[in-house]
Amino acid sequence: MSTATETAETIIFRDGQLDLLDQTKLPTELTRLVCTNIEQAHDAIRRLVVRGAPAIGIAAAYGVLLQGRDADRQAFGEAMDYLATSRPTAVNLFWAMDRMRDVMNSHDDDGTLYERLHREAVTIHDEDRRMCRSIGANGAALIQGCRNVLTHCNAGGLATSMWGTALAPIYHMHEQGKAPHVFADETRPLLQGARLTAWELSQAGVAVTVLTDSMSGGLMRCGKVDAVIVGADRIAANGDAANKIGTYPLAVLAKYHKIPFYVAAPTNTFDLKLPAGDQIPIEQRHRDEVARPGGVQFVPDAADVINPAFDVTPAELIDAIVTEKGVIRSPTTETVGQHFRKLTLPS
Ligand SMILES: CSC[C@@H](O)[C@@H](O)C(=O)COP(=O)(O)O
Repeated sequence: MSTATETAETIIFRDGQLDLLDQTKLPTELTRLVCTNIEQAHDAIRRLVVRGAPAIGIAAAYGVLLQGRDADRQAFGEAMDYLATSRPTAVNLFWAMDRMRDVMNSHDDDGTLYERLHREAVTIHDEDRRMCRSIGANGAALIQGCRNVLTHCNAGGLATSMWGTALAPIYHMHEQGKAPHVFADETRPLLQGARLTAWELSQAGVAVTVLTDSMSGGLMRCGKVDAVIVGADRIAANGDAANKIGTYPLAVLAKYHKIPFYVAAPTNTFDLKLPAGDQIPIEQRHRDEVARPGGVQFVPDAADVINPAFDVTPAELIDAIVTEKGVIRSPTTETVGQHFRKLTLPS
């Protein structure tokens, strides 16, 4: 049973159960979904009960533990493989499964396997909280002085364990009583901006205005947007960034209107094995999300529908990528490489 303060917590793992805030029900219902086996955890990720790249990784890490205390290496390994099939684009999912697998393989003592995996999942969760704070501070320096910031989808607390990535600088500034006003794109077809970003910002007392995705160009032309900041699901080695469908046209519009366009993402969202964004796998979702939103038919059955969940914004349209370790200005293969080389140098 959750306490009142836990009701809106994105992910809780307790008593061997994965307890998720059901994001498919927001903003009208604040309900939780409890997963007790890996099939339920897989389904919750696939259906977007829990969503957003970092939150998917954390939920999957805990999801592995649903195999139970007595599971052996083979069963845990199968859980990792299975959970990794839940969604294809957010690299944080595969990163989290790799971390769990490394811990599993690092020791021969099967008697402590569950405890070691549990510790690693908790560490992944804790690191995510620290990441949010650091991205908040690093990103706030970029949007100081902005009166209106536009964001797309939800890259806030609901997508992570705490402040999110794109919304972290807003929350950081809000703590100092200086948050800008936020324009939240509704984000067709699943409305993460209208349902989730607007919900969590208004809960926190940050002023937010929802617009349909097609309104952002007009707003920019009227001088109403000082900066755009979005999250990412996977960033290639050259800085190309996959994020919620509709991010790329926003970046093109921002470039045309000379408005800075920022991506905020932790270092574990980079996939340095991929040289460029055209190699990022893009999730294709069911036609009904577009054709029958909320079960109401919008599109004739005879018409084809496309429903890619993400698009890729080329690095040349991105002014800076904000990570928990610092800011990569004008991302390219060279500047991204430098950022990561600095991180691996002994201090
Ligand atoms: C910090 S979350 C970053 C991204 O995962 C987010 O912007 C996004 O596109 C989420 O898509 P979703 O399909 O809702 O999981």
